Amino acid sequence: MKTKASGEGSLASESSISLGEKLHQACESVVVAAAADAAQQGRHLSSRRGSSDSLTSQSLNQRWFTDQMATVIDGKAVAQTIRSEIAEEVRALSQKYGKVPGLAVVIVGNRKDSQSYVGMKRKACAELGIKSFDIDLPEQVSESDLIKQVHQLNVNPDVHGILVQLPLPKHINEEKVLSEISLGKDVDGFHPLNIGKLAMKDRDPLFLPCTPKACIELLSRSGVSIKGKKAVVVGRSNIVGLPASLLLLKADATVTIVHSRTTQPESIIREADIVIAAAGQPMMIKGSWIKPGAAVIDVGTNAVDDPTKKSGYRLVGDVDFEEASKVAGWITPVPGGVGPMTVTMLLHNTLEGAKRCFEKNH
Ligand SMILES: Nc1nc(=O)c2c([nH]1)NC[C@@H]1CN(c3ccc(C(=O)N[C@@H](CCC(=O)O)C(=O)O)cc3)C=[N+]21
Repeated sequence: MKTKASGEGSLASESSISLGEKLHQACESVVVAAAADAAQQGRHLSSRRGSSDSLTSQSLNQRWFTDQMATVIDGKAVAQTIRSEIAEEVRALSQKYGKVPGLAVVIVGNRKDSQSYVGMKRKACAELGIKSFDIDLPEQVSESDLIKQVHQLNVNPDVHGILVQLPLPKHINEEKVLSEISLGKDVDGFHPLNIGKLAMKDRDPLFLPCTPKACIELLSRSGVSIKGKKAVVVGRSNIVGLPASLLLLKADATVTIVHSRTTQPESIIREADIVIAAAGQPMMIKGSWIKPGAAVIDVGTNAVDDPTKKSGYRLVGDVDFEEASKVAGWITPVPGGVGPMTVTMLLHNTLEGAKRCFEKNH
C-alpha cells in the first residue's frame, strides 16, 4: 500500500498504517481542487517568496494584509469524504467476515467538554456502522477498577479499539492507565511504546495519535508538501504538540517546538512555512507572527465568553483567524478544521485495528 498521494511527503504515502489506497483516490479530488485553487491564485510558498524579494517583511505583511486571503481548509468536508470511505470499508468487512469494527469509549466523571467529545465519537461510530461500547464510570472510580475495565476490554474479541477520554480525575495516574491498554487496541496512539516508536527513525507505531495525524492529513490533502520545510509546533503536550512534531520530523520537515518558556516565540513562528498551533491559548498567534504564504493548522479549541450566543460562549482557536487568514497561504478554521478530522482519524484507526485482527484470525 505504498502509493504516492498527490502531496509530496504525504504521511499517508509513507506510513505502513496509511489510509487505504482507495480512500486516497476518493479524496484526491479534494486535494487537486485545493492545490489548483492555490496555484491559480499564486499562493504557493515559492511563488509568494519569489515575488517578495524586493520587499521588506514589514511592507510584505501589509501587502498581504490588503489583497490576498488564505485558502481556508475545510476540515469538515475532508472528514466527511473520509468517513464515507470508512463506512464503505466497514460494509465490506461485514460482508467478508460477518463482523464489524468495535470501539470502546471510556469516560470517567462528568466534565461537560469530555461528554460532548465522547458524544461526537459515539455518534460518528453509529453513522459508520462501527459498534461502540460505552463505558461510563463515576468520578470517584478507583484506579484499579478503571484498569480492570481496561483489561476486560483488552480481552473482548468484539473490541478493536479502546479510548480512555482524557483528562482523567486527579486521583488516577493517567500514564499507568494508558500503558495498560493493549498495544493492538491503542487507537489513540498514546501508549508509551507507540509514542516511542513514533520518535524513532524507521520504526512505525501500530497507531498514530489522532490529532497529529489529522494535522498531517489536512496538509497533504491540501497539496502542502512537508519535506524540507521549516515547521514550527506551538505547544508540547503529550497528546498533540509532541507527537505532531515527531510526525513532521518523520515527514522530513525541519522542526522547532515553541512552548511556554520559549523567548521571543513570534520571531521563531515568523520563520515557519508550516505552523501547527496547539498551545491552548485563545487567539494567541497574531497575523503579524505568520510568514506570508505559510500553512497554518490550528488545533486550539478554546471556549470564550460570547453573550451574543445562546450558549453564552463560542469556540476560538489558538490563532487569530481574522488576522492570520490575511497573511497565511492556507489556514484551518475553528470550529470546522482539525476537530472533525480528529474524530475521523480515530474511526480510521479503529478500522485499521479491526482489519489487522480479522486478517490475523482468518
Ligand atoms: N483520549 C482522548 N483522545 C482524544 O482524542 C481527546 C481526548 N482524550 N480528550 C480531549 C481531546 C479534544 N478532542 C477533540 C475532538 C473533536 C473536536 C471537534 O470535533 N471539534 C469541533 C467543534 C465541536 C463543538 O462545536 O463543540 C470542531 O472543531 O469543529 C474537538 C476536540 C479530542 N481529544
